[in-house]
Amino acid sequence: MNTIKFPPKQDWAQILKRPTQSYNDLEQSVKSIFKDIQSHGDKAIQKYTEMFDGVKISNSVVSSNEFEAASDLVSTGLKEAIKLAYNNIYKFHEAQKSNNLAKVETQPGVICWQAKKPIDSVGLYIPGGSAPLFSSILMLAIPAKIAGCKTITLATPPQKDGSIHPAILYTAHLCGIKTVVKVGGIQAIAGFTFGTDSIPKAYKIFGPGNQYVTVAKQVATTFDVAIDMPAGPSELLVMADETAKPSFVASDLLSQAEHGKDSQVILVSTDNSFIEAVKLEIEAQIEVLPRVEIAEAAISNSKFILVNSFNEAAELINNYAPEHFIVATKDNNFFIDHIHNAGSVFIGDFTPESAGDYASGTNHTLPTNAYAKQYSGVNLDAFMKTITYQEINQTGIKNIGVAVELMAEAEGLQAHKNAMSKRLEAIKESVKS
Ligand SMILES: NC(=O)c1ccc[n+]([C@@H]2O[C@H](COP(=O)([O-])OP(=O)(O)OC[C@H]3O[C@@H](n4cnc5c(N)ncnc54)[C@H](O)[C@@H]3O)[C@@H](O)[C@H]2O)c1
Ligand SMILES: N[C@H](CO)Cc1c[nH]c[nH+]1
Ligand SMILES: [Zn+2]
Repeated sequence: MNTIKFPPKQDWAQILKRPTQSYNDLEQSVKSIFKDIQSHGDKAIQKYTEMFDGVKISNSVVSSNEFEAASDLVSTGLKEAIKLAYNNIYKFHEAQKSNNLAKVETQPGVICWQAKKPIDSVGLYIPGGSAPLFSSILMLAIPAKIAGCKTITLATPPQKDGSIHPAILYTAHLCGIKTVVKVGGIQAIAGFTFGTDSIPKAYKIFGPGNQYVTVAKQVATTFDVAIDMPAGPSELLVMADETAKPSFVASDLLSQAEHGKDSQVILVSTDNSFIEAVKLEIEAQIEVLPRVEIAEAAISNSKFILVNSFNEAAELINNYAPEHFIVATKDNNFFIDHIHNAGSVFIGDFTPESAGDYASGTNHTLPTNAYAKQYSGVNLDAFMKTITYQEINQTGIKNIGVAVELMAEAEGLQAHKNAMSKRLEAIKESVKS
């Protein structure tokens, strides 16, 4: 756990490199699995489920009996916790309904407006390789339902005995999801991409996952499918100074380190003794974690960076573009103003990142691997398309007709011009008669 002093810019890419395999590393193997599933559907999916999840499954669709049995296996306390989270996530996403869709009369007689329509068929991927992330169902199914998506299919990897973790089935049922398939990884994303006998084709695929899932989603976009964003191995950057509490910061860093060996956590600070205090706390706290081995591997990918000023910190953080950004300093507003590349921001000593992972209301499906530079996390709009409308009357044609004719002619597109000229002539004729 060495501390790096604010490095020169030319070293940032190397120092801040994510420990995951890249698109190029996995592209060929992912594409060959896609090809097989495109040709052989469920049969090929079964083969890859056996290969990667070590279980043979002949019918991957979860039955109503399985849904019912799962509910009895979830404790009342956990059900109540999931309902609390459900309500907060519902409240936050419902508030995202946009009412800024007024009709605009751009010129007299020319009316333009927009309306949002749900995406008909969506595929939701719920990770289940190393932990059953039932919280991700709330993050995806709630906005999909609010948006009004008709076909919502959930895919998640089976456990070794071929079952799905009861909390996943309970949460799916709570969210009103009827179709759950026991398929994970690349094979699930390929199933959504092409559609099979048991998996409806999705127009857009959502959800986090490991590096295989993330690259598979990127490959899916080379077919006719959209994705939310690349949401791969979890990452967290904490900016803290001497006013923060080392034990809190260490617990936050470990909370994301325990996700996977390819997770990455970073501490940036203006205070070297604070960094040392956090390191001691990490050593003490990591020992007793059940996932100590995973967390240790992730911590070994992680960085402690000493900067001279908040300005240096802001420049470095915007360059790294973390999935999650916690700020605990004497001037958090400086960072709220200056950080423009981050998936989700957590402010102050009492806003742990786990709050957003589960229950505060914000969405935890967020861009990783510096994609926060160009992508947003999942929100209500991600499940909708915006259609534009226009209606023009004869006054409107008179107002914009000649401009359209001139522009069409200048582009050399005579048929475009004709479509307008015919209307203008008809208006002239009707005035004459
Ligand atoms: N960015 C986000 O918003 C976000 C949110 C939640 C979780 N996450 C991340 O999601 C990830 C979940 O990963 P996970 O592994 O636990 O579950 P997962 O469901 O994403 O992946 C498990 C699947 O990977 C496939 N797989 C495993 N090894 C393979 C191999 N060698 N070749 C091909 N396929 C293989 C298997 O089919 C398996 O079912 C973690 O990295 C976590 O950090 C990210
Ligand atoms: N931190 C993850 C997003 O990177 C989300 C999650 C789910 N469960 C726990 N955490
Ligand atoms: Zn998490």
